[in-house]
Amino acid sequence: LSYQLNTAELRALDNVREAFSGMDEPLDSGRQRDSFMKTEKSPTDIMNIMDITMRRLVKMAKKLPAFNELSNEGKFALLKGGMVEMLTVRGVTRFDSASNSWKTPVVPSQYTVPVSMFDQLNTDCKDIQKNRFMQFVGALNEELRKNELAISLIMLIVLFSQRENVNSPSDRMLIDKHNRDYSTLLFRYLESLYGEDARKFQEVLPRALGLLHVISDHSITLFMGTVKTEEAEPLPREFFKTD
Ligand SMILES: C[C@H](CCC[C@H](C)C(=O)O)[C@H]1CC[C@H]2[C@@H]3CC=C4C=C(O)CC[C@]4(C)[C@H]3CC[C@]12C
Repeated sequence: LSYQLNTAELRALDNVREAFSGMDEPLDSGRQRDSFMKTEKSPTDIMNIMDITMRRLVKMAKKLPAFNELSNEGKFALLKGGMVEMLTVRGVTRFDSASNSWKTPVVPSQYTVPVSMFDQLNTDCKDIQKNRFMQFVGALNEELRKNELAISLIMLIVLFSQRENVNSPSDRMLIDKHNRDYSTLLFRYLESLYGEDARKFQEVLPRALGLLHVISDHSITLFMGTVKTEEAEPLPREFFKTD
């Protein structure tokens, strides 16, 4: 039984690579860059750093023909509902366990974000959320975590999930279709790499996605009361209440 990918699958994977190609662009300037360069990063700095990833995820989505089939209401609802989950998946790929920090090619390598930044956040939930994030890191196999294309497909499976405020039947149908298509493409891709062994990912993924929902649902108040709103970018404040 050949696990070789066919031309349609190979083209679909190229489209995914293309959509994500801007994620690692070096950062040129602005408030976000200043926040990254600080040795001591405040919650406000973390917000401005998240702004970078959020804006790039929005750009990524808009490069996807599948995303552009949706109504504007549907597009908004998917980004609103999936943003923190996609950020968290991004966080797994950028997480460096040796230094317990997030590293990124977006800025010179000496600039990192320490996971200990959680300790400055809302005392009601900072510890549990930090633990949940570390649990999520452990929930994804090492080889999955290090595979950029697999992670991109996981982010698309997350993006195309049923969310609140998706009201049009055609949007709901399209979301289910693309969720199925990206899930199938991920497992065909993994089969082309691991053959029979790809089966082990079948049960890993649903569990990890379940954890992702819990993380996202409990993230809303994480930055509450810790951010100088006038110094923070507006986009992240749509996902994390600050006051
Ligand atoms: C991936 C990102 C660092 C690299 C940023 C850089 C622009 C890039 O995307 O390459 C880190 C910085 C802050 C982290 C969140 C902080 C709080 C969080 C709170 C949670 O509950 C889950 C995880 C998140 C969203 C973290 C995900 C990873 C982030 C975005």
